[in-house]
Amino acid sequence: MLPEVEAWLDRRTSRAQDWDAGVLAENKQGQRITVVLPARNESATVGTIVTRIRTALCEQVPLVDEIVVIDSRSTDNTAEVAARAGATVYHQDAIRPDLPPGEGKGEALWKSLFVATGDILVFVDADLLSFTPDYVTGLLGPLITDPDVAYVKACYDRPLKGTPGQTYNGGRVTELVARPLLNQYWPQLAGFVQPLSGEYAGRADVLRRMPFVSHYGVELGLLVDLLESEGLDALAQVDLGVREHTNQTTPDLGVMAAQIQHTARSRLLRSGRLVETAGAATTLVQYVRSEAVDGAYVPYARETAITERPPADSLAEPVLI
Ligand SMILES: O=c1ccn([C@@H]2O[C@H](COP(=O)(O)OP(=O)(O)O)[C@@H](O)[C@H]2O)c(=O)[nH]1
Ligand SMILES: O=C(O)[C@@H](COP(=O)(O)O)O[C@H]1O[C@H](CO)[C@@H](O)[C@H](O)[C@H]1O
Repeated sequence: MLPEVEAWLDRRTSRAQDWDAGVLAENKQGQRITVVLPARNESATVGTIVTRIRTALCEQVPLVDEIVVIDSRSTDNTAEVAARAGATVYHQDAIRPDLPPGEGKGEALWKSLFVATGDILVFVDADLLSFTPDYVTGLLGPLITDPDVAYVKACYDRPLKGTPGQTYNGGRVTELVARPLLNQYWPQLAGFVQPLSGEYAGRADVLRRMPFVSHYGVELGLLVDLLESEGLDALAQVDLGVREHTNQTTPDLGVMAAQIQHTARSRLLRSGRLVETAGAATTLVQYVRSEAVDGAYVPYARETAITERPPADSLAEPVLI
């Protein structure tokens, strides 16, 4: 590990229990705080998460000023459940309809930049099964107390749903794709225990200067780009203990892995560290065994291309007529 990363680990790693919501509320010095939940078909969990944030961190302690749910083309009643729990809900495609629509989680997060009013934004996945308000408090701690910190990632044990105590079987794409890639090409980021964690917080003015990769490339893209633009010492991580969420299937994570690989490739090409004689294919062929008598394997193709939204600040506000 690079010596600067060892020093960073010591200086920029804290724990959720190091931060008290009441003390942070007293010290936020007028900074507005918005919690943003990107949600696609999360009606089973989004209401509980929003209710816990609202009750503990809006009503009991005035730390969070706004809870925003970005309904990311849900086909269930996510929006209704989130609104009933007290969130302000926006439909992803209803934000900046003057722009061509974008895709995936990265689009939902980028669109939140146009509606969230906070000076600090906290992003929380809406499929969490283990959410507690100290997830938010922990992420806010370094940002409220240290002006030199611009972005904070969660870290935690990640047991697959239903396997409590099996600390390391979750975070499959992290362990098999993202961590190896980051150690190979961005070793300054090797100190992040969970580089793909879906819980993170940042200063809105910094995030509005960043491009957002579509789909599941958004977390790796932000981490690499923030390292480049803000420097390692502006980044931090907070240990939130354990995180359980609704896990995707392994084939679906194959698509995510490809999107993350495309994201890393885009950054290597952009920086001139990678020169290609031919581009990378974006079609991922996967297989299922046929249910027919012969039980032969049947291929099916998944698209894994990523796109990228420009920094929100680079777009002129729409002309309201
Ligand atoms: O197109 C999408 C895909 C995902 N999500 C949300 O992003 C979060 C993380 O997505 P997911 O749970 O699918 O990823 P995983 O945690 O399994 O890697 C969840 O709140 C999803 O509802 C979203 O808003 N739009
Ligand atoms: O870290 C990972 O490997 C993936 C999948 O986690 P699991 O294997 O289902 O625990 O989950 C994360 O990655 C996504 C891509 O960055 C994020 O969007 C998710 O929020 C995060 O859960």
